[in-house]
Amino acid sequence: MSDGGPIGVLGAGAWGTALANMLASDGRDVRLWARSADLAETINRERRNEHYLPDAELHETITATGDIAAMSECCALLVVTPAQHMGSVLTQMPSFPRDLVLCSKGIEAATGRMMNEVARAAAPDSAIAVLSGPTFAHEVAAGLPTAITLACSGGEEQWDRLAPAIARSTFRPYYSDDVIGAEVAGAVKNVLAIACGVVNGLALGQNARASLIARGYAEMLRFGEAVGASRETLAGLCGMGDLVLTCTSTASRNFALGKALGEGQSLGEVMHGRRTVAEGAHTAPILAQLAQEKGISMPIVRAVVALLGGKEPRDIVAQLLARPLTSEAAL
Ligand SMILES: NC(=O)C1=CN([C@@H]2O[C@H](COP(=O)(O)OP(=O)(O)OC[C@H]3O[C@@H](n4cnc5c(N)ncnc54)[C@H](OP(=O)(O)O)[C@@H]3O)[C@@H](O)[C@H]2O)C=CC1
Ligand SMILES: O=C(CO)COP(=O)(O)O
Repeated sequence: MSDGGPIGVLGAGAWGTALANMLASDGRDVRLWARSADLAETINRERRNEHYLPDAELHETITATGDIAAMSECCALLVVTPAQHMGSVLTQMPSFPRDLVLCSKGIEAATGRMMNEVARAAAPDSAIAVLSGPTFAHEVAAGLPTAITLACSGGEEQWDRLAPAIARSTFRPYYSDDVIGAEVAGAVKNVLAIACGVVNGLALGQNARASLIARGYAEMLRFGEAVGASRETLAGLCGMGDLVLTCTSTASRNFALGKALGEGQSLGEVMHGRRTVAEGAHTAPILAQLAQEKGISMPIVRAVVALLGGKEPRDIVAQLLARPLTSEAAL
């Protein structure tokens, strides 16, 4: 672990706040950056993030700040902004700790960059790791048992620094060196969770949902292998684990978005006045584009793009079902 300073968490949405609370659960000092100085002040005063995680009482050793420069002093930094804003937030930091642990799940829509590419461009001297798995924020904040992939670009040496800083009695990271695999898994599963929500919203049954998870996983494997992810990673916590979690629960914002669309609401209606992020909606179009450029078949991802574009959910399902019969192993 890098010497000195608190552990930093960049982003005080639900996940950043939950991670901060988990890290502070053993009395360690944690510095939490909120974009809004008012929210930082309220968190320090009330020991609660009323906007994003209202039910969790936050440990005393968390100090929230609206001063992003103060995050440069942290011994390591967990980056927990929405994927589309990671680049703009990181470029506001004057300097960086040795280790950046990326916790956002998505692909940068404007450029097609994965989060590690965004972070490397901003902080070329830092070592990048990715923390991703089946982890609803409210459960982690409540101290419920959680296992997660910690993929370290710096290999076991970086793991030896980070694992003791991140692991707690109920929060259990597993080592990987497959950064791209962990990133693909988290980005793709959010899109698939929207599709599974639609199945739920249209009341198409549990068989359909299980089929969609399995065929969606096949899409994740095809895309992942094309960009250098290992199958093992995609079968693990950050891949299959997170797919199962978010494709089966209305606690997932992505699943809930798909469900609302399946029930007949428009995207505008669902997103109106909403503070929280549904990453799959931002990632789906760029993922479909990247897949097309690479010649990778991702019909479920394309269906989600059509849905977000306003196409009738029942028509999209009918089109998916009408495709030619093929081998389960077809590429
Ligand atoms: N919630 C969860 O259970 C999990 C989430 N994640 C991932 O963590 C990442 C963050 O999600 P989460 O914490 O849930 O976020 P939330 O949906 O809880 O909150 C949205 C966050 O985005 C911030 N934000 C909005 N606009 C901007 C902007 N222009 N620049 C910078 N920040 C902005 C908000 O700050 P402000 O209040 O200032 O607008 C707020 O902190 C996502 O990639 C998500 O996929 C991963 C695992 C679990
Ligand atoms: O990534 C998550 C759990 O692992 C959270 O999923 P949602 O963003 O869909 O709520």
